[in-house]
Amino acid sequence: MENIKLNIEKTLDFIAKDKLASYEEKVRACMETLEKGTGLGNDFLGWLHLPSSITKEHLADLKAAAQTLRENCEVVVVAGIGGSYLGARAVIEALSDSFAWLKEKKAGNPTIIFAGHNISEDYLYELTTFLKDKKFGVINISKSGTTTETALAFRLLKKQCEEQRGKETARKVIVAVTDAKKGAARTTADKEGYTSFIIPDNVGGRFSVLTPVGLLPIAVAGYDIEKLVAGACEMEKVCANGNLHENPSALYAATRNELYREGKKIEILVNFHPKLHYFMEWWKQLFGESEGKDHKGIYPSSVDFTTDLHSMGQWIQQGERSIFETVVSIETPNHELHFPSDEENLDGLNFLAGKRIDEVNKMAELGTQLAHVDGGVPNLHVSVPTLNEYYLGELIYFFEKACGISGYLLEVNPFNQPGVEAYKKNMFALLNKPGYEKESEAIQARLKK
Ligand SMILES: O=P(O)(O)OC[C@H]1O[C@](O)(CO)[C@@H](O)[C@@H]1O
Repeated sequence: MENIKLNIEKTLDFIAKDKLASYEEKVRACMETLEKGTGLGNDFLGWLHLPSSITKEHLADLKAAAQTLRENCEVVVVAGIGGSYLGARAVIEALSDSFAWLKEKKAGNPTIIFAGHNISEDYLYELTTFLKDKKFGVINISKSGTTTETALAFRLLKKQCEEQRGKETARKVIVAVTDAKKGAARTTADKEGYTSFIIPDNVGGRFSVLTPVGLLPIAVAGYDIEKLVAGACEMEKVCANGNLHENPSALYAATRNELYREGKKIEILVNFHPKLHYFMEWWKQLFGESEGKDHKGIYPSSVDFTTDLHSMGQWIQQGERSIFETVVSIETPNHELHFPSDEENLDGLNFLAGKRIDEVNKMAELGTQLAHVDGGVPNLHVSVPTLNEYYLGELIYFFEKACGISGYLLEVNPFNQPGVEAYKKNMFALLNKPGYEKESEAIQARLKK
């Protein structure tokens, strides 16, 4: 079977070939540091060999829990934020019919809704109102078990589920994915007797999509988690290669780091299929939280083309030359649709008659690549044979491994996220959370100035 492929040809006018070759040694050293666990953040390397360590029994347990939710719920609310949310959403949206949520019949698949990733009163009001006449269940996902956004949504959902469906049924349709011992989500799950799954200590949130964090919701949505893991396993093998040009993760990490050194401070991840929107969001957290520290790091951003060519296209073509693009390109779409001919040809589009829509999309993709490269934007190209579980598994591991290598090339700890605490500390102080008395006083004094 083919694998995803990386092409860096369209960056070579922007970086010297010998410079890239000089990464061979550095990348090998980073890979060794990851393997030996001798680098920064080495207590969070559980993702490195995660795909190949997932057992059939573990997948069977996940599928059994998913089946219980599928049989007992029309709607399943997945509560989580950041790494406890984006991976599942990325995969589910990439695989779902774009209009599935509008269809009456869903072939036994419950509608998946996400919550716990914002504190919007309107969102939560509208969600709880929508759920009023629904047989719904909840997957409560939080590694720390204490994240405010998720905990707040879960309290509302738990109460509503118990009131609507009774305590007994609620116990059956609420599942927790959290730490083995710590945190409020664990305490509640144990006390209420919920089915629960453990997020391994050594897997950080943004690297956790192949743990129950991602696998359970994906299975509930009706997708094949065995294939997802199989794709990731394949990339685990491919990306173990110590040869820069035979290891796409290593080559991607090296190329983007060299571009960064050449002043390309922003990476734009590009798709030409809107279903990949959340995959890009997942990638942004992966690289943003991993590399954006010590006042360093490429700023990860994303666009959905061709939609955003009509909004951000101008900036990308002619704005400050501090950007490069990485295109995730789907070789063959899952459906076929031909453009019809029209006798009157009032819209002048008969030159497209008989062509597949994808042919037009691909020409837009190629035309954009050429234009952006001409405009001074280096272009990396990740080619994906087709959009399915297997190749999403490959993509996930490819980017995770690249992120580990890239973080070490940048000489940061890619596995912590100390900066995220700053807003939380202020929010707790402003809300007078017990334990934050001193901070509350200080912040109030600051606001009075
Ligand atoms: O799974 P948790 O502990 O709720 O955390 C969710 C997300 O919040 C962060 O810790 C940042 O606050 C992310 O790193 C993480 O993915």
